[in-house]
Amino acid sequence: MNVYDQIIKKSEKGKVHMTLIDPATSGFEGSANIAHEAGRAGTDFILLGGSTHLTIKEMDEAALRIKSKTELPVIIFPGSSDMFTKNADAIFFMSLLNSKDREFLMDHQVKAAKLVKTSGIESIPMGYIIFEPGMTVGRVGKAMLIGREDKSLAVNYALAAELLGMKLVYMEAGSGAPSHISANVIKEVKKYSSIPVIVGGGIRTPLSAKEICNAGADIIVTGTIAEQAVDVYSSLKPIIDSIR
Ligand SMILES: CC(C)=CCC/C(C)=C/CC/C(C)=C/CC/C(C)=C/COP(=O)(O)OP(=O)(O)O
Ligand SMILES: O=P(O)(O)OC[C@@H](O)CO
Ligand SMILES: [Mg+2]
Repeated sequence: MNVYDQIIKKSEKGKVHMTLIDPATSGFEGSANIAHEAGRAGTDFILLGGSTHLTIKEMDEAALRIKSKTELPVIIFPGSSDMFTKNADAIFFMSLLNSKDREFLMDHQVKAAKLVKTSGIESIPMGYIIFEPGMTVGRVGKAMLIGREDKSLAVNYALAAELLGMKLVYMEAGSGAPSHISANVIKEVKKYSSIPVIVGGGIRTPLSAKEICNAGADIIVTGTIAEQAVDVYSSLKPIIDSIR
């Protein structure tokens, strides 16, 4: 079964958890270890990427090392057109819909298109939208940040993604954000959206994971908690358990 169908199948049965691993932060060995421990704790998918630029060679190595330690599907979450590897299972072919810079709207996608298509890797079209405070990815991606409680703008962006044919929409507060996006905004988006909604950025407690899922998020992403943990398994397990 392809990766997108696996995501859909899991999201129909319950909430999905994805672990974001950034080799620029965790190193190859650390990345492989996080993948292994996150798998033990019950995560469903590994996202590989970050806002720091990595070469294809580094991405190749990171994906290989991760796949040697886990059977979980590895999905590229690219920060640029170079962040690609054939060693992953799929790529989020994403556009940062609220960027004011065409680089993140369409230029990276144009640069990477032929390589992605000819590699045979599964491509999953995704709309990526960034909310306040946005953190590094908000600055790097030149995002016109959506206000914390701006339900109406959030709904319009999420629906624009869907009507453009994107298969997922990712609502991001920024990695390491002091607080995750608002539950009211998630609820409003879920009233209208027919594609799975991913929420990430600033989720670090079981309580907030639960609040986001109860508001309607289909998929949650955590990165920083595992990156900073001494014991990755023990830091992730309660969060993943709380959404099951
Ligand atoms: C589809 C292709 C080939 C490229 C898309 C390129 C786009 C649209 C990028 C969006 C902007 C961007 C820089 C995204 C990075 C997303 C990401 C992986 C964020 C997570 O990384 P963080 O954890 O925030 O990174 P740091 O920890 O380095 O801040
Ligand atoms: O690092 P955290 O805050 O968990 O955020 C994860 C992800 O949404 C970043 O793209
Ligand atoms: Mg990070």
